[in-house]
Amino acid sequence: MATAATAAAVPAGGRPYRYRRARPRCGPPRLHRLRLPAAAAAAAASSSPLAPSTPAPPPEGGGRLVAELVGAFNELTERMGEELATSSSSSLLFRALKLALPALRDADGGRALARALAVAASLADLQMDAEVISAGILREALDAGAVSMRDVKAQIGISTAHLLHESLRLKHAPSKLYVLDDESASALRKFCLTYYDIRAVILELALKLDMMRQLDDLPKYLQRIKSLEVMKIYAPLAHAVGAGNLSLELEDLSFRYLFPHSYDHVDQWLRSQESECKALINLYKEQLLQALKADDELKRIVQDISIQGRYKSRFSTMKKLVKDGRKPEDVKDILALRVILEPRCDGTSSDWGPRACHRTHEIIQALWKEVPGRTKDYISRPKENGYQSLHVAIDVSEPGKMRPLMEIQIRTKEMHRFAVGGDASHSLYKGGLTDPGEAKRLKAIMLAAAELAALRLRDLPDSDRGVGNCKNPAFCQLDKNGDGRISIEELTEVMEDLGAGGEDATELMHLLDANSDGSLSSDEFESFQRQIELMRSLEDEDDHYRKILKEKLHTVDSAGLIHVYRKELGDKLLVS
Ligand SMILES: Nc1nc2c(ncn2[C@@H]2O[C@H](COP(=O)(O)OP(=O)(O)OP(=O)(O)O)[C@@H](O)[C@H]2O)c(=O)[nH]1
Ligand SMILES: Nc1ncnc2c1ncn2[C@@H]1O[C@H](COP(=O)(O)OP(=O)(O)OP(=O)(O)O)[C@@H](O)[C@H]1O
Ligand SMILES: [Ca+2]
Ligand SMILES: [Ca+2]
Repeated sequence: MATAATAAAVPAGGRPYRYRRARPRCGPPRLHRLRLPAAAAAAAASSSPLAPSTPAPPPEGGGRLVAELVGAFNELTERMGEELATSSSSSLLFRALKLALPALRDADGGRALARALAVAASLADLQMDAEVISAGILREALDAGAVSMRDVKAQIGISTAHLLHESLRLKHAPSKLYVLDDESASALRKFCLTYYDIRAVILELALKLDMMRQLDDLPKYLQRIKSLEVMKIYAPLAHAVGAGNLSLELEDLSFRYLFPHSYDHVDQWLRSQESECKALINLYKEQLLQALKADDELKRIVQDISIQGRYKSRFSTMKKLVKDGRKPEDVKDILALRVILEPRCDGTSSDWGPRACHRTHEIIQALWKEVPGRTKDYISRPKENGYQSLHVAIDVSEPGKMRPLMEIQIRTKEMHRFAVGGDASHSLYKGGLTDPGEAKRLKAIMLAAAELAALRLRDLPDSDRGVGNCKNPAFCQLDKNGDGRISIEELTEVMEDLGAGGEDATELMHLLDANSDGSLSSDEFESFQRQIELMRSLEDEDDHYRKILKEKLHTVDSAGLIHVYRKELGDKLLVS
């Protein structure tokens, strides 16, 4: 591949992770591209908020390795959030990146590294700890034979090595024989959850998501086998462990490869109205929030109100359409809102929760057109499994503009907690688990594993020079002796770890050391980071414009019709 390897992957529920390889080691240098940020910054210096204060050209050669390391590190720690990115976690992540980057950057035309970082981003978005994220980065390097388990143990630590060991065992668990039969698939899912470290299961799920995003590269028969495996084993597993968004994306991707024609119909229908419906969801959400907050009765009995919105996934829509042959206009939850109310705790009356929900229902009735006969009050009459919520369907069509219905679920925070994690949990509802005890047990194991990891990665007051002092985690990783400056020795060490020579370190120092005092202050390092960010944002913009242009230049048939699906097809797809 002659140009920079650029991988964009949309992690479940998160923004896309984009790994950009600065410059391939072989092939023609991309000078015009490398110069672009500085030139663009100079041209737009007065107007663009992206313009860096120092429009120096970005570093070449070995310096690019450090830029890649710092760029990837910053992106991942940002995704993890402050609470998870303690200094021990940051240090672990930094070591994993330092080991993986040189091992992977030339593998598979740069794509191996892009994959490793996309997996790491998915795990960070799922709020996994640094051990799991590091294992995610290194798994690709292990598979490629570029690092050994011994390297991982010595340089990263025993816990990450253990996770990798478990994930490798898991990788070999399924076989075609299991997947083709629903009972075996169900047994295998249980086996995975019982016998393997649950964090390794989540790592495996992130790896599967990445594999599914790259499926176009495989021959057709392999695409189908892998998709079937994902549909029967991994997507329900993701539901079962509560990784909801990840499971939806896994389902949609496997649906696309297993039933391309059906997928096209659903996709076209949903896509044709997607941006309008999503805008509508946001608008309704805002309107409703304002109306609820302004209501005197709610003010008296409720202390917090939140509203979530969602547009239905491809596979979930398809299942409904084929389940009982209903028409698209009868699927009542293509657009959806969920109101979660927290009653005041000083309430003397125990029915403030239900009252708040019913009051919310009245406010919705006053605002919009409720579809008669579609309301379900599981608050007055809870479902057998204890699920409580009030569901209404709203007609959001306008004269001359038919739209799918909008479902609004109304519940208290406590009811919501039960719907997510209790006996009526979503993992049971959708994850193919039948035993409430099992869902609770899984949750307990997962929490215990996460707690243990948090304990291991907790920063002791006197360790690592203290978390509070480190305003710039990437700088602190490079400033090994903690004297507040990056010396040439410190820079050389990291560059050698990355596979570059000492002369590259001198060159980079020369480029970044604005006051020529022979070391880098945090200010000098920050302007280097701003350059890295600028390069990344320019490519994001390019991607954004490319998508808009692609859509504008290829007009899609907006009247895509859903055909009637056979019931058997729907039944076959339902997870046992
Ligand atoms: N967590 C959880 N969610 C539930 C449960 N039952 C229903 N829901 C949620 O409520 C939605 C609507 O449920 P109902 O109002 O009972 O509608 P339905 O009869 O299933 O009809 P359709 O949604 O049209 O298939 C579901 O799509 C879920 O989002 C449950 O037992 N547990
Ligand atoms: N009304 C809603 N408002 C906001 N989020 C919702 C709403 N209904 C479902 N969700 C969430 O959307 C995600 C996908 O749910 P999806 O629509 O596929 O299934 P479901 O509504 O739970 O079940 P079903 O397939 O029976 O409709 C889940 O995380 C679910 O909790
Ligand atoms: Ca130093
Ligand atoms: Ca200096």
